[in-house]
Amino acid sequence: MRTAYSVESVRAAERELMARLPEGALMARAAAGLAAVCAELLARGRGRVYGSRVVLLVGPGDNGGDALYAGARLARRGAGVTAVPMDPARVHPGGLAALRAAGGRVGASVPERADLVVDGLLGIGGRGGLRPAAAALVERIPAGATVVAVDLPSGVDADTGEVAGPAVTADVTVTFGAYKPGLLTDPGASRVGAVRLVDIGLEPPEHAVAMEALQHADVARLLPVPSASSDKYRRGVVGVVAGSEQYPGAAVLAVAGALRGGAGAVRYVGPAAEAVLARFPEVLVGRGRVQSWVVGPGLGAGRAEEVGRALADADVPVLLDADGLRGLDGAVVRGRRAATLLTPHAGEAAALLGVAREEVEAGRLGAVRELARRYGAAVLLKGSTTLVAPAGGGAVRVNPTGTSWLATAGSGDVLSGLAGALLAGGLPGVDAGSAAAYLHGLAGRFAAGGAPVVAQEVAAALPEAWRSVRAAGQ
Ligand SMILES: NC(=O)C1=CN([C@@H]2O[C@H](COP(=O)(O)OP(=O)(O)OC[C@H]3O[C@@H](n4cnc5c(N)ncnc54)[C@H](OP(=O)(O)O)[C@@H]3O)[C@@H](O)[C@H]2O)[C@@H](O)CC1
Ligand SMILES: Nc1ncnc2c1ncn2[C@@H]1O[C@H](COP(=O)(O)OP(=O)(O)O)[C@@H](O)[C@H]1O
Ligand SMILES: [K+]
Repeated sequence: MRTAYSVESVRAAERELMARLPEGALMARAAAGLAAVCAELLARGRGRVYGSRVVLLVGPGDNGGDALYAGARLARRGAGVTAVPMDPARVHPGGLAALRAAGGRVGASVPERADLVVDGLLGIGGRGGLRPAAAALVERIPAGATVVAVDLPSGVDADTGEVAGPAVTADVTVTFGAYKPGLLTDPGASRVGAVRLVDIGLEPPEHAVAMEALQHADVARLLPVPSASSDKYRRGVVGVVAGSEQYPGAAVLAVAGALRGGAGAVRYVGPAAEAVLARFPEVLVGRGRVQSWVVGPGLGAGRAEEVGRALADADVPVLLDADGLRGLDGAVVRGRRAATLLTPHAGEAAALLGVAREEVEAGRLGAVRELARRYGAAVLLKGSTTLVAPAGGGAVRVNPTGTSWLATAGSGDVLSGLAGALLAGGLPGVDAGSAAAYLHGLAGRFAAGGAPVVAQEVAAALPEAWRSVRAAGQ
C-alpha cells in the first residue's frame, strides 16, 4: 500500500524528528536525495553532470533551501548552477552561502537555456495560487529543460491537489519523507511526472494516513476466491437493475462486469432481458434472493421506484450508479444497515452536491469526502483519477491503474457490475470500489495497449487483470 499524509501530520512528524537530530540534518538529507536524482537525470540526458546548466527557482522558505543545498552539491560536481530567487530579500541564508561557496551564482532572471530546472519555489508551505513574482519565474522555464519539482510542483496544493492558476509541470517530483495527497489526486497529479520518494527518516503515525493507493498484493488479498466448499450462492448472487428500451446495452455491460467480477450468478431485473440473454445465457431473469444489488446503468428517468426497492432491502449491499443516483435521499441511504456504494462521475457528483461540474473537477478530493459524509456511504468518484472514500471518514483510496482510453461509453457500466460482484462476495464498500477500480483500470490498459478500446473489450480483459493481480499475491 502506498500512503499519503496531510501537511499537518508531515509537519508533526518533522517536529518530532527534528527534536532528536542536529539542526539542519533534515534539510541536508532532503537536499542530498534531491541532488542524487538531479545528477541521475543529468547523467541520463547528457552523459555527465560536469558542464551541465542547472537553474534553481528559489522561493522564500525551506523549499528554496532544499534547492540551494542540492544546487551546491551539483556545483561541486562541476555543473554551472544559477539560482534565481523569487524575492532576493527572502532567501534561505545557509543554502545561499553553501551555493556560493560551491561556485554557484545568483541571477536576477531565468536564463534562456538550461538542461535542468529545479523548482524550489514552494513546498508544503504554499498557500493559494502562485503570487505574481512566482508565476513570472514559472512562465520563463526554458522549453526543453528537464523540470524537477522539490517536494511538490509549486502551485499544486499539497493537501488537495487543487491548482489555482499557473503551476509548475514537472518531469520528476522528488518528495521528502511521505507522499502528500496532492501528488496523487488530479488536477495536481497530472503535474507531478514521475514521483521519487526520498526517505529522510520521517515516521508519520498510521492513523494519520490521508490517502492510500492499493498495489497488486493488496488487491490480491482483497479478491474473494472460491474454496472447495463454495457454491454459487456462497460466492454471491448479484442482482442487476439496469438498462431500458432506450439503453439495453448498459444492462449487458453491467452484467458482463458482474460475471467477470466473480459472481456465483447474476440475476437481471428490467426490460433488456432479451439483449442480456442473447449475450449471456447463464443469467437468471427476474427478482429473487441476491447478495448485492447494482442499480442504475442505463435505467433512464422515472425509475425511482426500483431504486427505492433495492435501497429498502436494508441488509443487502447496494451499488448505485448513473440514473440510480438521481434525486437520492440522504436519510434513506444513511438509514441502511448493509453497505451502500455510490459511483458517480463528476457530473453526477456535482448534481448530488448541488454545485457545478467544474467545481468537482477542481476539488475532487473534497467532493468525494463530502459525498461520503453526507450520505454515510462509500463513494467512488470516477474520472481521470478515481477516488474512493469510505463511509465513515478516514483515508481516501486513489486508484493507481487505468488509462484515459477508459473514457469510452459503457466502461462505467462494466465497473458497476464488477464492484457489485465484489460487494456480493462480502467486501466492504470501500474495498469493493477500490479493488474494482484497480482491476477495471488494469483491464483497460491490457485491452487498449495504446489504441482505442470499447467497453466490452474492457470486460473481456478482466480475467487477465485478475490473473495479473493474483500472481502478485502468491
Ligand atoms: N516537512 C519536512 O519534513 C521537511 C521539509 N523540508 C522542506 O521544507 C518545505 C516547507 O518549507 P516552508 O515551511 O518554509 O514552506 P515553503 O513551502 O518553502 O513556502 C513557504 C514560503 O512561501 C511563501 N508563499 C506561500 N504561498 C505562496 C504563494 N502562493 N505564492 C508565493 N509565495 C508563497 C510564504 O510566504 P508568506 O506567506 O510568509 O509571505 C513562505 O515564505 C518542504 O516542502 C520541503 O521542501 C525539507 O527541507 C526537510 C524536511
Ligand atoms: N480521463 C480519464 N482517465 C482515466 N479513466 C477515465 C477518464 N475518464 C473516464 N475514465 C473512466 O472511464 C469510466 C467511465 O465511466 P462513466 O463516466 O460512468 O461512463 P459510462 O456511463 O459511459 O460508462 C470510469 O471508470 C472512469 O473512471
Ligand atoms: K516546489
